[in-house]
Amino acid sequence: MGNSSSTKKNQSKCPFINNETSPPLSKANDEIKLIWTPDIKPLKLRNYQTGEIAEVTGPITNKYNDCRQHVCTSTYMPLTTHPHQTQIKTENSINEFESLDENYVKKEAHNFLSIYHNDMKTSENDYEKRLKQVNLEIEKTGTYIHKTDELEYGCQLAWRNSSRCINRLYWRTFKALDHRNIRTNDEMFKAICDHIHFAYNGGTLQASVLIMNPKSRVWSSQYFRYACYEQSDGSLLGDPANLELTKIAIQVGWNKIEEKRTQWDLLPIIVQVEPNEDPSWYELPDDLQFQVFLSHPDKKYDTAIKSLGLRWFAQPYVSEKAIEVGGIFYRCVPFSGWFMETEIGRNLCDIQRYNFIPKLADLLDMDITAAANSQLNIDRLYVEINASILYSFEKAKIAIVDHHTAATGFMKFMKAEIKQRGNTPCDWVWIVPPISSGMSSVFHQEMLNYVVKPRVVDQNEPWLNYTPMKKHKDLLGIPLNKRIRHRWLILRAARVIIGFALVAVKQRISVNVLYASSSGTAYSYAQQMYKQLLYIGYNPLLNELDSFKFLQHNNERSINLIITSTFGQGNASDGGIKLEEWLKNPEKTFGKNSNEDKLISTMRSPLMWCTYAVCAIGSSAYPFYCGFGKLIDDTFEKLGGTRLIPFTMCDALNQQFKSYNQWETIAIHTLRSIYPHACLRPEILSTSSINTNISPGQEVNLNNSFRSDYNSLEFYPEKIKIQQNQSEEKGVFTKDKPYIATVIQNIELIENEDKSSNIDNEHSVRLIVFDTCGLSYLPGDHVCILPENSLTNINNLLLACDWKIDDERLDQHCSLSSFTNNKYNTIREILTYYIDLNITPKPHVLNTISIYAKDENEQRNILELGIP
Ligand SMILES: Cc1cc2nc3c(=O)[nH]c(=O)nc-3n(C[C@H](O)[C@H](O)[C@H](O)COP(=O)(O)O)c2cc1C
Repeated sequence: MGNSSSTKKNQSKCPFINNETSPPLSKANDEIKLIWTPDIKPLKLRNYQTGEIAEVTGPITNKYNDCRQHVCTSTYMPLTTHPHQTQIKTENSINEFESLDENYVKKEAHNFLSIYHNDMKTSENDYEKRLKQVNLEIEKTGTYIHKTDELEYGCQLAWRNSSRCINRLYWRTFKALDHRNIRTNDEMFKAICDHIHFAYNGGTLQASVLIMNPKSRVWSSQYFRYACYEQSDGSLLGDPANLELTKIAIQVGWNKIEEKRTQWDLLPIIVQVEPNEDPSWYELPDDLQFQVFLSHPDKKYDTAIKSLGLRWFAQPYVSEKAIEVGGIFYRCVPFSGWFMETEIGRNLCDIQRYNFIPKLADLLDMDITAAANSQLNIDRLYVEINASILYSFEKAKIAIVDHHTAATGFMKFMKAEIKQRGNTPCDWVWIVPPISSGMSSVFHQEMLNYVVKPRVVDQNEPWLNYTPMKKHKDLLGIPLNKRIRHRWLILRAARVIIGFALVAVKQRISVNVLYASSSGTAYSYAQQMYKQLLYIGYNPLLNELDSFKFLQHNNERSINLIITSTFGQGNASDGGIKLEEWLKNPEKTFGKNSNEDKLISTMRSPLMWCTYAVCAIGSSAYPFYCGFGKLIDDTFEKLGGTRLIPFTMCDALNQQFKSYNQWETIAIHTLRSIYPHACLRPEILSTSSINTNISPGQEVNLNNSFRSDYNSLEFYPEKIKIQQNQSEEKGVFTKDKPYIATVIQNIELIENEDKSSNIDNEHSVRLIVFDTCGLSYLPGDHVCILPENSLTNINNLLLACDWKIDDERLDQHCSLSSFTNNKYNTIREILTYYIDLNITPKPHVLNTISIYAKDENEQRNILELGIP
């Protein structure tokens, strides 16, 4: 902020500030109310397509919330854009229990009634009578009741004034279903079903609003919403826009059993008739679940779209907004219209929503990586999905509008509005369609955004006032003191589990993912590789090539996966220029100052420590195709490096992403067979015992679990006596009566194994020697290894969790034993045989554990275990 000339220039453009009278800038002036007053000269809005200039005048309002004195906030959209983003409401949104000032209600009532009287051409006599009646009612009760006709017209005006809607040409056709007398949740749901029936109208679609008790709320943001579930691997199933709503639905009692969940599960409709009533949820009957399954006139797209099962609802029903008419806020006014195809296109394709483009590209074998952006494949697929929406709705005989027709209709509406009312509020950012914007007439039209009443308003989520979490906890029936104890136990268990986790995490194999990239393609592949490695349990480190210390390396073996593009005339891309210099002049690089002998030995194999694989990203359109990648691969070998897998080139002109994916698969497969991630290196084994001196109520500091002396668990000592040889007696041994052998040796073979062998990539390689006491065996007899967690680990966990019933038989229906298909029936059995306490924790497990951390540092430490 400041009074620079540029600020002044912008300021003079803003129609909401009276420049002549504008006092000098100061902090206090930031508070100036922005007023569109008649003394402002009419403003000219230009259409850059037709060259037309419309002279507009404004409505009078003293509240314009989305504009500040020095900042144009026209692209600021305070709405939920991502499930993880907190919803911010504008000043324009209302609070559930906001009490309205009597004077405000009276003033707004007068404004509205005067509009109604003018537009409906009621007689002066009727108008005067109605004004008197309303005044009296407000003085007596603080509020007043609209007549149905008034309310319907108020809702029509709210649509007419909603600056983000492109489809307002039809505002006069908006029908109101007046159900303000509803008194129960059941009645609400019945009215909703009737509304759908009325508005669907056999596919012709009637724009309409269902008006219920102003204190009621529909908790569902729309009648039709697809659920979204968080899965155990951290991914989302369903429409991410409804993650929170799905959680709320589950909290109020709706659920879908895990095996039956799909990405297209219809959420129930949740309604609450009064703020102090419990909400109820209802599933829509099948005959009201109008959905359109997408198809495409072109066979190629048709097959792909159908195989993805793309679909959407026939009609939008927005139930989260409020409508203000004449000073009264109607909070329960679900309204319906018809779709413009781009709305559905966005729901299916937005990256933060269903994000179907990559899946469609995959099925159609189209490259949509950054390298192929010049082929516009993303745009092509986006258009085809939009075409398929229009085609499918037309086939199903359900009304829909395409964005060009809607834009033309909007221009007609805007023209009529300027003629009739001087102007109409328009939010350009929302009006302009998200597809082929420049081809749309609205793109070229200047617009002004402001507030006119009656209006559609945002409101707070209904569950915020209801506090379902509190209710949910009460339902669990856990008294407060017990809840505190539960928390304490969870913390203790988390501490022990983190102990296990830490040991496993520390032992993950580190893999360097090194990249050089000028415009981001190689970098995005490197990120993909990084995520893959992290997920399967390695410790990947993502860095630019030039930041890696090839020269000052300590000669410890290191694995380096190099993904690099080529730039200029076969040169290195950004982030690889220093390395290129070194590799082109190895003599200069590797030790001019050293004495001759040392130089020779260093020169022979200075990269002896380095296991590497190179994936070169480039374009065969250039003469030095993948030149930099080749340079690295050749020179590394000459300098003594060990090539992990063959050098690969990925051509931007020929399915680059496929070549890359192949290289990635081979690299990971080879890595996993040579360096199985689950291996535990003997040198970091520790033998001290775990500290479990924690008493109930004691503060548990999760940081303790990061102390090295804490991780004192037994992991594969060289000799483990799993069980004493109980089979002293000789005789015939069978499956039911096995001979239980003593393990006399158990050694990780990592260092010695043959790297070229095709080892099962999920397991470590061990030498296990059994004492069979000269037991004789015949062909067909076999050895069976039944892995167990160590007794110390199990006991420590039982102690930390305060599980005293470890040997008691669990109820058959108890989730823990049914989890094991009732194979194991005590907690001790489950901890001994079923759950692997030494497994490398996946990032989502660490995320879950981190929730229990008490301060930010602890939380970060836990999360960092998953994300180096
Ligand atoms: C100015 C320019 C020069 C390029 N020179 C080469 C080249 O010599 N050899 C090659 O294989 N590719 C060359 N390319 C293609 C890029 O390597 C290719 O587009 C790659 O996908 C870019 O990856 P990046 O986004 O990671 O930098 C060049 C591209 C540009 C724009």
